[in-house]
Amino acid sequence: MFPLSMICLAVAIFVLVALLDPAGRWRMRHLPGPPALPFLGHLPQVLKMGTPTFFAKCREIYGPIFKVGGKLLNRPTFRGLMLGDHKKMDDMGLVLARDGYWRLMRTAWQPAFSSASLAGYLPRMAACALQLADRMEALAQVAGGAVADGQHPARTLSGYSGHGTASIPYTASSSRSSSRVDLWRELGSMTLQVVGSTAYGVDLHAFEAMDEERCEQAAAAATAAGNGSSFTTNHAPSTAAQSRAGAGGGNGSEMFGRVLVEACRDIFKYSSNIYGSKYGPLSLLLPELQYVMPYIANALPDRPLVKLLQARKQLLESSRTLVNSWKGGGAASGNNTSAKAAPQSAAPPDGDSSKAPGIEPGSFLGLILSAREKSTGQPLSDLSVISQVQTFILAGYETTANALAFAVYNIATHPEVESRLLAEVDSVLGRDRPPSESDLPRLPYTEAVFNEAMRLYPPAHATSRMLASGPVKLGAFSVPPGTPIMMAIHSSHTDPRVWPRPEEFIPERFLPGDPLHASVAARVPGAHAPFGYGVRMCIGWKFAVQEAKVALACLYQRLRFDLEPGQVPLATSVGLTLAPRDGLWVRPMLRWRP
Ligand code: HEM
Repeated sequence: MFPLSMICLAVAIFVLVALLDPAGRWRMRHLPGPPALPFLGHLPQVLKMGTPTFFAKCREIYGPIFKVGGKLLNRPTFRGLMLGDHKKMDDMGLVLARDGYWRLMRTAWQPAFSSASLAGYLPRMAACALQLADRMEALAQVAGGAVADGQHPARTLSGYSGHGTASIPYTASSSRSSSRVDLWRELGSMTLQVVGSTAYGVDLHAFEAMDEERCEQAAAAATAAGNGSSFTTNHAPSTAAQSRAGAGGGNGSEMFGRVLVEACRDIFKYSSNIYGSKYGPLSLLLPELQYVMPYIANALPDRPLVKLLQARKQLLESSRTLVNSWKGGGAASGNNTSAKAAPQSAAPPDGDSSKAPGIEPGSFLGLILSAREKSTGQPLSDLSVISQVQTFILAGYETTANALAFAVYNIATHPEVESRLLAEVDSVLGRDRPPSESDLPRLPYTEAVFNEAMRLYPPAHATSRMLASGPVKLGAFSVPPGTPIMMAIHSSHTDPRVWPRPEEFIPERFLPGDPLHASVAARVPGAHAPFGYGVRMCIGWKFAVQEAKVALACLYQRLRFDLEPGQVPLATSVGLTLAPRDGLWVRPMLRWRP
């Protein structure tokens, strides 16, 4: 028997070696990089300035290739806290799938993003964008907006959305301030509506869900202030929605939408560095405990983790409902209007067989359910199908909403950009015609604005790979196999060695023919990579660009947005995505007298 002191000494040496990671340091000794503290690595810098800024600083000092402490790299934080089905689903969804299974999934997803499919989605995307434009127009009218003679009667958005809750105004105060709106959240509702209708053929009622929640919050605030007694104040929205959905209260499809909308929002919120669980940074600090940390966290969850787990459960159940509804051919979860998918056999609309086949809008599930394991010919497991449903919802929601919010922010702070954008939208679409397929190539400046916004504010600010084999030459450096590699998208988007005037918002740099375009595009292919790079590049990138162009065109055709004071520069937060920290508060202004 070893004496206890020997065992303690052995454990201490093991922990020390694990924490100091001398082998890893030795293998990477030839790479430049900031000195790392023995136990903390670079965590203090990252917590202080945020990962994108920290990487940009490293790039300034050490050049485009640098090493950072292993604790920052490829160490799952919130995902790493999941157990059971949630963990399995994370690993099975297309974003994190690996090897042969990833290839199978990527192939299964592909037809949903073919040109033919995208063309089919266009009217639905336009319908969602017009819904948002209508809402913003109503708000502009509430405040008088650009309508100088004030001839429009005030309307509340909750009344407008048909919920019969018109007694609660859209925001607490009246007159001019009643037109303030967090456009980021509105855009988030729009992108969820788009996912619901294009992928699943379901109206998620995302706008109504948001209005209803605001009403509840306003009522709760009023109750707390002592001037309202009919509302409770102590339940979180998701719990409230959940209990009413379970009790069968309200319209079934609206409740389904609301639960799903809140779940998605909470997943992003409670995975952020600001609102997230303290177990997140702790897992970064102690990656050596990655196998036990999820058990500790789940046994002793803090409030943000409880909220995150609740939201994940809701999303899982909503995804399962969608799958069951599709399998049953019913419309249990909403007004599922889509035809059954005929994914593999759908003929291209113009009969050109060289084009990838398209799928019917709303039939993403049919596509996934028709996928077969190559070796066995078996369909995917239920959990695998549900993972793809969840992945499409999450991947299609916040990234695009953030990118659009950043675009609106930059347009509002650059009048010359706004003028050129409005001129393009007016000349192509006029005042009220939504964009059609043939209009999209005629909106190059609109696309350039979106691209430039994603250059300065890439919603996915970094992506990573694991070097399976090697060594691989990266610039002047040889990198050994097994090394996790991170592509610091934000940092490379602002590298002055690549981008002239990197900090300035100049959409023209994305217009072929412009001198700024030539200086980058010809010299550094792939310099602009908001959707990543290579075989694992974002599968939804064309979907997102189309959706964004349609949204910007539909909004700016009728409106402009004045930024509320105190938002320049815009505060951002980093979690699963780079997002506006406190939303994007604007006043919608009508462009035309109705
Ligand atoms: C502006 C919006 C979006 C941005 C900025 C964005 C960005 C990204 C990035 C950076 C990656 C990682 C790529 C890499 O590692 O090289 C990615 C992957 C992915 N994105 Fe997007 N994305 C957006 C919209 C969408 C949409 C609308 C969908 C629709 C479902 C989607 C689905 C996915 C999926 C499934 C993957 C994983 C692909 C794979 O690993 O094979 N994304 N996205």
